[in-house]
Amino acid sequence: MMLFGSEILTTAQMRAIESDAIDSGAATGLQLMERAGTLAAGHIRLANPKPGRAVILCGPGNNGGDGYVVARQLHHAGWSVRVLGLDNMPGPDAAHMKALWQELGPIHPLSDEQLHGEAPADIYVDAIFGTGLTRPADHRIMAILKRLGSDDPRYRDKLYAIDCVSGLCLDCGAMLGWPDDQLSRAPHARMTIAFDSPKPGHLLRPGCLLSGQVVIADIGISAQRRAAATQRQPLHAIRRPGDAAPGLPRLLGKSPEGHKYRHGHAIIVAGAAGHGGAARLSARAALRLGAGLVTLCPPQPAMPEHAGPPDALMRRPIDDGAALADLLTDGRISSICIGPGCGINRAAELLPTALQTRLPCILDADALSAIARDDSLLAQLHDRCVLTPHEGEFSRLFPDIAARLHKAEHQAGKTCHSRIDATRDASARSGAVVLLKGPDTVVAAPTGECCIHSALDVPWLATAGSGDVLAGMAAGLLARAIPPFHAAGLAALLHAEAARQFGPGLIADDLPEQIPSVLRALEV
Ligand SMILES: NC(=O)C1=CN([C@@H]2O[C@H](COP(=O)(O)OP(=O)(O)OC[C@H]3O[C@@H](n4cnc5c(N)ncnc54)[C@H](OP(=O)(O)O)[C@@H]3O)[C@@H](O)[C@H]2O)[C@H](O)CC1
Ligand SMILES: [K+]
Repeated sequence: MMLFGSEILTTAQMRAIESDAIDSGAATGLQLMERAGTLAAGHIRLANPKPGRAVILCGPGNNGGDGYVVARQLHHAGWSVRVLGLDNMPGPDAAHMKALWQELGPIHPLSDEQLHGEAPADIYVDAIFGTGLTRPADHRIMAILKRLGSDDPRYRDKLYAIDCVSGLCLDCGAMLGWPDDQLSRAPHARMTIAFDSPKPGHLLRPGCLLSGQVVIADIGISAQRRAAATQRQPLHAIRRPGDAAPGLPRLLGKSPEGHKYRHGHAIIVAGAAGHGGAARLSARAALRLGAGLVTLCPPQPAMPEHAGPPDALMRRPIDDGAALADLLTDGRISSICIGPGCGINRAAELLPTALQTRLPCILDADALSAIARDDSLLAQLHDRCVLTPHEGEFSRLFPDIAARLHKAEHQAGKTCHSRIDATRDASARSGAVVLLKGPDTVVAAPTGECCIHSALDVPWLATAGSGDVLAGMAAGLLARAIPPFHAAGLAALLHAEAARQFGPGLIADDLPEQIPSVLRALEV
């Protein structure tokens, strides 16, 4: 089942597909560059229907080649175009495009002094570096990038990036040469025109925060992309429910003849008295996502705390592993959620019983802390488990993998290790689905399947209890026999959509209540 939206390609995969297209005679490199530049100019013109003044910044390679095409196309469309470029000899395709531009106008030096000495323009086009960036930009290019990212109203909200904002590593989303505390001064594009497919760097932080609206231009290599699809580990982007496959409403809908047990039974383990709110949020979310039955399982002394609504929720005390094992003999139980408000010791006590059943399991919060301090629990995980760590929990669970995420090596021009690589590594090691939470959530399965869900537009999701709702949503979907990788990805998607629909002022309690409206909008 392929449920999620556009495929994401790494830069190496993109280069291989481009080579396939050229080697097979489907297109020449020159034709691809002409298409790339022409489509980019088209998107720029769509966003700016009235011709104005454009400054095009062209780098040393093929990204610069695209820039020369953009310059020519905007010129022919009636724009007043100034080109800033380097006095180097690029590859043959870019050299050809550079020469074509030189028949129309001059190339001025690519320097900050030149840029800032130009009369103010309506738009600036960043065609300095694209997928070929190998190291941080030198100080001369840095000066230009800092200018474009400055507060000066001459540049603000006028930047169009070809393939990416220069300096961005399209494989991991890092800005090479930019310390984290200076990223606010990096160039922020209004629009990025990317080719054929999004790249990880467009979707991972900080790249996703700098890329603006990412539009994908079809340069005519989709046949080669599809032909090579089986050689790649699947990696997809989901942003909105509309990006998911058309089968989504049917998957989330309920058949008219089904009774409650056809939709599964989720067990939500709760913790000691005074900590029950988190598990109740999870339980409410599991109910709202259509689990046929949901049972909340606190220890006996905490039962009175859960007497209130929702009345649809069942309660059953669970004091120890034996009681849980007894409950789980009911073959109709189809998912378990352990973690929210559970307490680390209680999670550690109950996990072996839950894992032994091999039932689909959501492990969040205190369950993750319990696993982090006991390797034997990590060894008991299986492919129907979904771990939902935030970055701190991820670092405690997989310290060596998290340490590789540190980008110092990459800044020095060595290979990068992205959130995607880290999540995939964690999934391969644990044998479980791993959902690494954040504004750029990554979900990976032990099969290598992976998806990224960006939710940059819903900052109100960063609120207490929001993760408990996410865990409950995933538990509800798992209870309904949705496979773990898809349950995790869909939970991230529907969770963000609920927040988006509710808008500012959101608290976690609002999220489950918003689910019916999200489902209605999907025509479930
Ligand atoms: N993939 C496609 O289907 C198409 C891609 N197009 C466009 O091409 C670029 C990729 O072009 P490429 O030439 O591979 O790379 P760049 O233009 O991004 O940069 C390469 C040159 O830049 C030099 N470089 C790299 N990093 C630095 C740096 N920090 N400072 C200075 N110079 C740097 C690099 O030099 P090396 O010394 O590292 O070799 C190259 O000279 C892609 O992004 C698209 O825009 C096509 O036009 C359409 C098809
Ligand atoms: K660029």
